[in-house]
Amino acid sequence: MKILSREQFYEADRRTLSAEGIPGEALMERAATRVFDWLHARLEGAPVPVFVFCGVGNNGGDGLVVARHLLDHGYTVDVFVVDYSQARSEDFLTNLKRLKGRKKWPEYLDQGSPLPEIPANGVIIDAIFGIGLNRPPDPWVADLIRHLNSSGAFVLSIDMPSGLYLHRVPEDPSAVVGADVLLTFMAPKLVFFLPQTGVFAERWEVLDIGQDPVYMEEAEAAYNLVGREMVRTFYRPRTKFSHKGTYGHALVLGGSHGKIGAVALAAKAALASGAGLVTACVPECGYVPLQAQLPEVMVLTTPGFSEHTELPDVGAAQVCGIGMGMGTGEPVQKAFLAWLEKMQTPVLLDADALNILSLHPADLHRIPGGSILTPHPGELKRLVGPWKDDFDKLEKALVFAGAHKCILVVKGAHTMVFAQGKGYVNTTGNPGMATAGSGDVLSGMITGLLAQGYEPLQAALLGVYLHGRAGDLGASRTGYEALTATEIISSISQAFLELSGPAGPDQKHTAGG
Ligand SMILES: NC(=O)C1=CN([C@@H]2O[C@H](COP(=O)(O)OP(=O)(O)OC[C@H]3O[C@@H](n4cnc5c(N)ncnc54)[C@H](OP(=O)(O)O)[C@@H]3O)[C@@H](O)[C@H]2O)[C@H](O)CC1
Ligand SMILES: [K+]
Repeated sequence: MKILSREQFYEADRRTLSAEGIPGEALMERAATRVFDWLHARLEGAPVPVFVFCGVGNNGGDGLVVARHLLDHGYTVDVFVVDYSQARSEDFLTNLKRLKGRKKWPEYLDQGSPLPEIPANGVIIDAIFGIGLNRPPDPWVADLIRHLNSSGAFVLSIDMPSGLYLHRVPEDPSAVVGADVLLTFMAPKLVFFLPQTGVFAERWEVLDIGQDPVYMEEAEAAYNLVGREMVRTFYRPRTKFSHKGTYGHALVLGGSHGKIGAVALAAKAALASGAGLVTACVPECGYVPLQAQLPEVMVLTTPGFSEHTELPDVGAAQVCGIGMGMGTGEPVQKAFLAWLEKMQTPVLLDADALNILSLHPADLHRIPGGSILTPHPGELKRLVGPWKDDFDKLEKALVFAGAHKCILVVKGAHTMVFAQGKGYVNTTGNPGMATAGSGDVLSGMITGLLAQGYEPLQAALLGVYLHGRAGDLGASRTGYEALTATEIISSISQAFLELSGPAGPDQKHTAGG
């Protein structure tokens, strides 16, 4: 699914109107009726007081349409026009007239107005600003928003939580409506997925408003959602006449005294993701524990006892994942940089491999083109430097991926993949996955997919999707707190089964939260 920009939303609007030969108010009617239908299906005529706050643009127009339908269905409705500008949109005015035709006269709020009383059992429809917000709300509008937030009433925001920009972080987070539910039109917005802005709309749903399918197909989105629908386009189920050689040989290099478990998790995850053969390469201290716990994995050791002092030529393995639990001591740094210099094909670099590169920025050119880097935010900061806010972070990640011709997988609540000037936002996963070893599992999974011949970008996308899905399936049994990396590995099988079979009941990527 595409994440559109502001210009693309407006263009989708125009294209829909011209393709259907309808006026703007007809599309507004259709969009806002979907919002009304959603609410009516849940309220079922309950006698709760509904307070509709409308701006004076098209988002406000949507609010007026919802208010009219609520009145027509017998709800108790108070309508407020938040009069922040003299420039009313045409479709707002059309719907204001229609509302007045129902003998409903809204109350106008401006700078001097007292704040309306809202009981905690009420429902607020927030239609003050939509995607048109382009500057901070006036102080009195910010006060009104804070008042709505503190009312305790249930808040349904239309299209955007008012006060939230589409493309930047709000100057004053207290002046953004905190939506209990956000019903957004046509496509999700990038802000829903970023930590600083996603908090205003943790529960959202996309409403299809019959937008022009031709435009939606052809629009080139800078960001895309990674969901089941997307990864199924390149997932390759196994074929009958294949053998283990068909599925490649993955080499996982890492580990140090006390951190052999990181390699064990990655190697196990590579196997569970379908690699035909897996070799783990660890310092001597890791030999016995790995051999004892992973009978399917071949173990190779390097001369150092507690850390790598040199790293082997890759040999028969086709694909390498390196860095988990490896340490960053001087000998490891030297061994790793020398090893990287010799690598010609894409590798997966994780954890300490990234930390070593951050210590040696002049050696970043040694990363083979098409390699996959999987930093968590701390590792990313060491690689690209600090960022001002979440949008700056995206920009820096895109620039880094472009400059080093690599695929950057930035781990987080919504893991994001950056490659070739584009961003991909993962939709699977949950807070239980913020647990020791979860990243090692992801690295192992992606390495296992690379070994099977997936293109690096596909391996990264399929890996983050399956990893998150395995985490969701695991957490459905354990809850968030008890979810462990081992449990995530155990759930990879079910994530694959769902990919080739029917979707899980909770797999809808037109909703979040
Ligand atoms: N296809 C769709 O998605 C549909 C969307 N609809 C709805 O339309 C809005 C977008 O409507 P728009 O009128 O463009 O914008 P807003 O309603 O969000 O804002 C109105 C104007 O307010 C001005 N503005 C911006 N920031 C501020 C501020 N801080 N203080 C005061 N005024 C502000 C700005 O105009 P300027 O000329 O003053 O810059 C805005 O244009 C979308 O979100 C949907 O809800 C349609 O209903 C149908 C289909
Ligand atoms: K809104």
